[in-house]
Amino acid sequence: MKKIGYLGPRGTFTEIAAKQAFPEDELIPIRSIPKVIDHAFSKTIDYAVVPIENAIEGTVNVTLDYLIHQKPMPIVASLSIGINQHLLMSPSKNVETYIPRKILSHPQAIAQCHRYLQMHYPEVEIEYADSTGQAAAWLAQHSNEDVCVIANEQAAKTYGLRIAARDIQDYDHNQTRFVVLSAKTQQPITIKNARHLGDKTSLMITLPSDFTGALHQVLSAFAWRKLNLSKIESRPTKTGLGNYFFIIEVDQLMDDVLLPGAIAELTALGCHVEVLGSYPSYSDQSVSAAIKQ
Ligand SMILES: O=C(O)C(=O)C[C@]1(C(=O)O)C=C[C@@H](O)C=C1
Repeated sequence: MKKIGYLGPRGTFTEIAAKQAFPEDELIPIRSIPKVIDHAFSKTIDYAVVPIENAIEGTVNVTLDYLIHQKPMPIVASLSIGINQHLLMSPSKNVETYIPRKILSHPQAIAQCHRYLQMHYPEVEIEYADSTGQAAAWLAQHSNEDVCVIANEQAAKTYGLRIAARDIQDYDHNQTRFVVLSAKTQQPITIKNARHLGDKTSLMITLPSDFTGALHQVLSAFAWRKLNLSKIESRPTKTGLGNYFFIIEVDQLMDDVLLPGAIAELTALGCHVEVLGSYPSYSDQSVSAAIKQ
């Protein structure tokens, strides 16, 4: 049985993703994203599961930055799951009349429900927690406090909280993509019971200096080889204002010819290229649901 670290405590969205990816292994909740990554890096766990990107809010910067700048490790799979946020309250409060003094949740969850909160609770104080599960666990232990939390249905069940309002995220098709990381193996993992969307190779590319047409040249190394890109994003190098590198996702696994050729061409241009992982990409959506679309 493998040891799987995930952003805990029980009842987080990351737990749902970790359970789907590793239904038969030992799941270990860890309090923060950097700590999950630290455990994988020091090999006290076999795999880490952490969120990397949300359909409404974009990149989970803490994951990407910590992975790149502090503890580099290969991505061995990615899994997207549907995200439904609910407003949870203590069962002792009256759903019809209760107005909390404060709403507590993870910053991504708060941001995903921004419009709802503005419309229904414009005056209520917002406070951030390390995860939606942690917010729910706190409320369960402080049921007399005048607080509601935003979390998922599993958290409501785990911590005995009442769902005051369902599906309060601002957009229906809310999804978060999680990555599976390992310092022990680069071998991609297969996730059964999930839909295989395709394969990806993620690259981190630092340009030599700010010269005219640099990004164009980088992109053309992929374009003329007909390597399809599904994402390009710039992130600060943290070495000074205006210094950026690019994260590029190519829609295929590392091969023997095309991707090594593109990387060699970029290196010859003076770029620094690192492979962040070459891995299968999955979605929790069932195959039959996908066919119906
Ligand atoms: O707080 C949780 O439940 C998490 O698993 C973290 C997280 C995130 O960081 O994006 C995961 C999915 C949702 O987008 C909201 C929060």
